[in-house]
Formats: sequence, structure tokens, C-alpha cells
Amino acid sequence: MHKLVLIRHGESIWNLENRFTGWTDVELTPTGVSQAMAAGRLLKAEGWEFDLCITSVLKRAIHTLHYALDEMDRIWLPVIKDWRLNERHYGALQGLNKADMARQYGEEQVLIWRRSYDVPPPALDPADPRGQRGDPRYAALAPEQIPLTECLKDTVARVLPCWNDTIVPAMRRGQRVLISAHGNSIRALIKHLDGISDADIVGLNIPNGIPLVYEFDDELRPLRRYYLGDAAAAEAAAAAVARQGKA
Ligand SMILES: O=C(O)[C@@H](CO)OP(=O)(O)O
Repeated sequence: MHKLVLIRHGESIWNLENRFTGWTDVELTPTGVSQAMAAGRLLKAEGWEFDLCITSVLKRAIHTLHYALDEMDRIWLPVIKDWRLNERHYGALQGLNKADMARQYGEEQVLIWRRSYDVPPPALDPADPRGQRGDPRYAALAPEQIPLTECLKDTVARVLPCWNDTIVPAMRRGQRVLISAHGNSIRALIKHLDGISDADIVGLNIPNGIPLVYEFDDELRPLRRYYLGDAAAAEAAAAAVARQGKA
């Protein structure tokens, strides 16, 4: 059997301020740091060991990984940083307050922007300073590979190649993999792995900083997934994420 652990980063400053974040590179809050450290302590207490870590290129995920690894005394583990695990790009919504948008456009519209499978938020203008096309961390990408907005379907389309060319080969080599990523890049992976329908994926929310375990058979077919620690607390934290789109 193969196991994989995924962690959504701890609370970020824009999570706290309830702002659409996407590819904006915001820092963790002190609560987010505590969540990351608690995730590391939980993994250590349960005896989890890893051979390879993979994170996005956004500091909230990178720092979450480091704080968790430090608690496990495994800060020396190899880390791959892959832009394909970045948060879903939130287009022209990046920086705007979710509750304000719900008051202005209605909760139904905000739910579509946040959780629908194939309706992208309004796109950023390529010249908008909130965009990433001049960011040196994406210098190896062609401009058209750097999104101006993404729906979840678009995120699935770039997370899956990372799954297939990086995560799966590592697991097949017998490496135990820990991934630090984002609410919607994790939703993209879960949608693919568990074959969740376009309608049902709307109801799936990922809490900050709680390790999510996947178990696979020898052919890497998913057997089950579950949060480590207090299951009721994980469920309550996921419900709180869903409410962020309320007016
Ligand atoms: O703003 C974002 O980038 C994401 C994650 O924080 O938010 P949401 O849960 O609304 O998709």
C-alpha cells in the first residue's frame, strides 16, 4: 500500500482578511504558523516519515512545509517546488474581499466563482500589476502558461501533469511523499483521484493546516482519504471555509 499526505497551508494574511488570494504571494499569520507547527507535531506523534516533499512556489505553502518539517526534525528532507501546485489563479478577484463581493454580486455568484468546476472568475488584464507575468519565479514559463484567471478545470489541467510526472513516479520508486499546497490545487487533485462529479466538487472545502492522508493500492488506485487528528474539528474548519463566501 502507498500513502500520501497533503497539507493545505496554514492561515494566511489574506485568509484572515477574507480576500481572494490565488497567485498573490501572501505570508502566514501567527495562527497559520501555529497550525503548520501543530501539523508537524501530529505527524511526528503518529510516527509518519517522508522521503520527499513537494510544495508550490508560494511562500504560504513553503513556510507551512518548513514549520511542519522543523517540528518533525526533518527540515533536511529534499523539497521540490513546483508552480503547478500553486493555488487556483483568481483573476481580477485577487485582493478583493469575499464578503464584499457577496454583498455586491450575491452569494450565488460568489459560490460559482469560488467552487464551480468550469466557470472562471473575470480575467486580469495582462498589464494589471496584480498579475504574475513579470515575476522572476515564472521566468521559465511562456507568458501564456501564466494564467490571467482559472476555473477548477484549468487547475486540474496543470496539477495532473505534476501528479503524473513527479508525484506518481516518486511513489512508484517507494518514496513517501508529503505535499504542501492550497485549497483549490488540493481540490483539483481530489476531484481527479476520487472521480468527484462537477456538481459534487462544489461542496468540497479544505481546511488550513490539517494533514490529509490518502491510501492507495499497489496500482496507485485510491482506497480512502481521511484527516489526521480530530475529524470533527477538520469538518468544522472545512465548513468555516465554505462560509467565507457569505455576505
Ligand atoms: O482566495 C483563495 O485563493 C482561496 C484559498 O484561500 O480561497 P477560496 O477558498 O475562496 O477558493
